[in-house]
Amino acid sequence: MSVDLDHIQTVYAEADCLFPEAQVEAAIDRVAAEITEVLASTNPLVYTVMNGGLVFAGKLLTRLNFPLESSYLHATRYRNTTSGGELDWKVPPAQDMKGRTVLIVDDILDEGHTLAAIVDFCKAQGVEQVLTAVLVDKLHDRKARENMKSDFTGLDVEDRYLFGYGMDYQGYWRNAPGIFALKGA
Ligand SMILES: O=P(O)(O)OC[C@H]1O[C@H](OP(=O)(O)OP(=O)(O)O)[C@H](O)[C@@H]1O
Ligand code: HPA
Repeated sequence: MSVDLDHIQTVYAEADCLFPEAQVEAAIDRVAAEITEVLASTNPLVYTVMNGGLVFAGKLLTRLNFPLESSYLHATRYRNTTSGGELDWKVPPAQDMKGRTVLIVDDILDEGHTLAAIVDFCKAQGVEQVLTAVLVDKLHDRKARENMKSDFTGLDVEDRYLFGYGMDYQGYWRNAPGIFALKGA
């Protein structure tokens, strides 16, 4: 599929910046401190959810100054569109997690189907405990499970379509240096 790069540029130019880089980095500092407090002595296995979790995980991991193992899984539900469908496990977790403390790191808790399925998968593998960390939690009442929250949350964000810091618009702007909301969405 060909991409209209003029449209991609216009989307960025017209978007609202909800959280500039400095605010996002401060939130990551705080989340790293909270995770350190809870997990520093647990020898955790930290799973990044590709693709969206890449930027948050990269920034988070260098702030976690204790022994941990890092791996990744790839699950997608949006496939470069702005509304979610069935979860597609492109790369399931490869490392044995039985008996381990597992931390799942992703960019966004939106409706929560992605994180719920990953958490269920980890529990079925017999983990000791599974915790979740997201950069943003989108505030609305469409969560997959009632009162669903991640264990560690960077920023609460209004109910608009977001991009930046790992989150994409049609596969673009994961690299945007802040949390942006689409104009009119
Ligand atoms: O809470 P949910 O409504 O399930 O949505 C959150 C998920 O959606 C995005 O992934 P996406 O399927 O877009 O794949 P990507 O990571 O490759 O962008 C995001 O990275 C989360 O994993
Ligand atoms: O608002 C969003 N932006 C980008 N990716 C997403 N995946 C779920 N919600 C979003």
